Parts: sequence; structure tokens; C-alpha cells
Amino acid sequence: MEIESLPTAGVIVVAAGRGTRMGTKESKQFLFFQDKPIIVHTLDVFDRHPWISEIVLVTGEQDVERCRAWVAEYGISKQVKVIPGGAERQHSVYRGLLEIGTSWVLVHDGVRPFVTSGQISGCLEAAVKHGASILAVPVKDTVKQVDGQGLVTATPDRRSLWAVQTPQAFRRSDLVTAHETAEADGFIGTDDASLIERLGIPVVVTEGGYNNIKITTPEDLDFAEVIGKKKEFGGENKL
Ligand SMILES: Nc1ccn([C@@H]2O[C@H](COP(=O)(O)OP(=O)(O)OP(=O)(O)O)[C@@H](O)[C@H]2O)c(=O)n1
Ligand SMILES: C[C@](O)(CO)[C@H](O)COP(=O)(O)O
Repeated sequence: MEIESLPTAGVIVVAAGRGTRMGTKESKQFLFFQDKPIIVHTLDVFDRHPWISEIVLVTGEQDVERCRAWVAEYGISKQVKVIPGGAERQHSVYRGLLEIGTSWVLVHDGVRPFVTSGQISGCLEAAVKHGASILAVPVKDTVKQVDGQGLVTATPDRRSLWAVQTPQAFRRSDLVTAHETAEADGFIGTDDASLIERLGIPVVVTEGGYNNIKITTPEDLDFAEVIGKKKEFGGENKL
């Protein structure tokens, strides 16, 4: 798709979580990696992407000022609106949504710093073509459904299972309706696509990458060290 023909998009980068599974005093999105906070690595990718015209960073109330300072300190060239988030990821996304003016919106986890420009382009192109799109990768392990007593109750066919990532891309108007409907219904989803699916809007998968990890538990920092050494992420490692 020609760049000129693609409507510009805004991105909501969500970084208002507590990072409890990481177990660090500092929230994981603010841990330093290769001399920069993880959140700055993530912002950099969208700052450099030609189709991204607006960036909204949603973070903790207490972190708004230092995030604004980092945007300036690390030379993020695009304007970044930094606002406080909510109790759940879904609430943080919605607050960001109210600050975005573009017709197309991407939602991205601030703790996924290894997303590539190509993956962003692919996800947005697919959304513009089909209405909504998410990055995901085929599951590599067998997945089991297990009840509260630890008993296996089902083994879904792995060929139909994908591990979902971000960004996820939607029409802004659809995403507003989806969030407001979920709020009215008291529904909390773990991703934005689940809110869109509730409206019956088709969502297509765009293949992401196994490097596009969500930094969640301490082991992920080790994985990040290895990924960060790869040439495509600025490192020299020829892995
Ligand atoms: N109320 C929340 C909760 C999460 N997030 C963001 O959503 C992304 C994915 O969430 P997750 O990995 O679960 O982060 P945390 O909620 O911080 O992690 P934990 O569940 O371990 O506390 C993260 O960038 C996180 O900062 C957010 O903006 N607002
Ligand atoms: C949105 C997401 O990254 C897709 O896999 C995931 O659902 C976020 O879950 P979290 O518990 O908020 O990290």
C-alpha cells in the first residue's frame, strides 16, 4: 500500500500498570535497558514510523512529569501527549482514546519495545483493509484448559491458537463504541480486540514476531538482553 494512500494513525501507548509480576520497586516500563527506560525504546519506534501522526502515552499519575521529561531528554521528535491512566488497562486505553483525533488508532503495550516498523505497517494496513487487525503469533506449545482443581478439561486444536500481541489497530469510532459498550456492560477484556469482537466487528490477525515480547516477569529481562543484541534492534549480535 502506498504511504500516500494510507490515512495517518494515532497510537495509544499504555504504560500505567504497576508491574506486579516483575516484582521490582520501579515499574517495569521505567526500568533502564541499554541506557534508556523501556518506555522510551517503545516510543522511539512509533516516533520513527512515517504513518504515525499522534502519540498518546498513558502512564501513572505520579509518572506523568518524568515521562514528559524523558520525551524531551531522549529526543522524541513527535509531540507526545502524556496523560494519567486508570485502574485497569482498559480504562487507560479509553482515557487515551479521548485524547486521539485520528480516524485510525493503534493501541500498544508500553512494555513491548521490540515491535518493528514493519509489524506496525502490516497491522495498520490490515486494519484499513479489513476494519480491525491485531498482531499475533502461532502458539508453539500445546495449550490445555484446566479447571480450578488443576484437572485438564480440554486440549484445543493448536492449529487454531494464536498468542496475541500489540499493536492492535481499529477505527477510532469503533473502538470508542466498543469501550463504552463494555463499560456499560461491566465487561473487562484483556485486550481491545475482545471489546471489538463483542460488537460483531471482524478482526483479522496480522502475523507479528516472537521477538515482540511483552516484558512481564523477570525472565523477560533476560530475553530482552538477547533480543536487544540482534542487529535489527540496534545490536551487533549475528544471532
Ligand atoms: N491499569 C493499567 C494496567 C496496565 N497498563 C499497561 O498495559 C500494558 C500491559 O499490561 P501488563 O503487562 O499486565 O502490565 P502491568 O499491569 O503493569 O503488569 P502486572 O499485571 O504484572 O501488574 C503495560 O504496558 C501496562 O503498563 C496500563 O496502562 N494501565
Ligand atoms: C494486550 C495483550 O498484550 C495481548 O496479549 C495482553 O492481553 C495484555 O495483558 P496484561 O495482563 O494486561 O499484560
